Amino acid sequence: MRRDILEEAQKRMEDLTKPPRSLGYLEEVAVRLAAIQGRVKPELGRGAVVVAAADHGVVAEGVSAYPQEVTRQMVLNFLRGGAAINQFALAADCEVYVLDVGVMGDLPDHPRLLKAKVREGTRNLALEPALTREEAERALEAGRRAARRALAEGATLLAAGDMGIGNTTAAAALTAGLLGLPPERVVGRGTGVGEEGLRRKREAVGRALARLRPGMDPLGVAAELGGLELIAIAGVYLEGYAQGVPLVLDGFPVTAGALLAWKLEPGIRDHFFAGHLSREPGHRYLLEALGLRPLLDLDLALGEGTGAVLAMPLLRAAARILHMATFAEAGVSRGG
Ligand SMILES: Cc1cc2ncn([C@H]3O[C@H](COP(=O)(O)O)[C@@H](O)[C@H]3O)c2cc1C
Ligand SMILES: O=C(O)c1cccnc1
Repeated sequence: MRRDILEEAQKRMEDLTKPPRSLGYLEEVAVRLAAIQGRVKPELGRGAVVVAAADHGVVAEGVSAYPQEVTRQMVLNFLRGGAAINQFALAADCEVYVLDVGVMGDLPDHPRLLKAKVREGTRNLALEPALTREEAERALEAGRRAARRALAEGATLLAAGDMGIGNTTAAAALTAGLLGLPPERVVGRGTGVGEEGLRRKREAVGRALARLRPGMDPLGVAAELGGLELIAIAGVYLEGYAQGVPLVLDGFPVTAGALLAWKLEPGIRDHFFAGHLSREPGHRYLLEALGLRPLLDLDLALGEGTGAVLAMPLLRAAARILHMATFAEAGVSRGG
């Protein structure tokens, strides 16, 4: 991010044909996009979303309203274009890539499916470490590779999505583990578990957190808790940051992955844009910790990258603000 361009864009913003601050938060977005792209008049083209998919051993605790096989079935649905993310991506000029980092069962070859299975699901985080450190490192690298592909194929802004039955439990554990919050604050209903399911989720998260030791590094914490797709999401964002593109966050699981990326690379925050605020209660703690304001608040609780992709047209519009005419250029009188 270029500080000199940030200041130059801020100055230009004051000269554009509108009352000061009348475009609200979008002005801040525009200026930050300028600084990220290193030009006072930023432009965003095609987007890409990498939907990282993997299974979770913790489903054995009864923490999801849906059976585990839905993860694989939804990946097939993504590849056929039948999921919410496919439809939103069509509406938002965004390419969808699916990354298998740990789905149970085989998947067919497909041009948009990146095969990087580390193992078939995590171990049950309520009982034992979800992953070894080596597995966590491989998941991170798989995410980086997926982002490299998306960027090589022309993406100018990058989002991540998640698919993994049980992953709101892993995301709650990761959020609590990295932010030092109690399970009650960050455990929510996910796909819609009842009171009993909610209790089992808190219990599972509490047991996993009890294994954490002071001084563990962020990737060590992530290996303990999982999941594979959450760590891959951190990798997607780390690569996007390394390549200098704006990064759009989605809901709770994706933002938990983004939190891990931030713990590994604090500068990445400058590139983050929060697509939306999820209904999942832990999400607000993540956005608060990251210091991010969500662009949308639509009561979404789906994942897949849907909230991130919905925000892409808004980010493009924000970039266009800096292409407006100035008062001098347009011959419009300034106020007092
Ligand atoms: C049909 C279907 C499509 C989805 N797309 C995303 N998720 C979302 O729900 C899951 C997390 O919720 P939990 O922790 O309660 O299992 C993840 O796979 C997430 O991406 C879906 C869930 C279902 C059932
Ligand atoms: O916040 C999300 O993205 C979310 C919420 C519930 C289930 N899956 C994802």
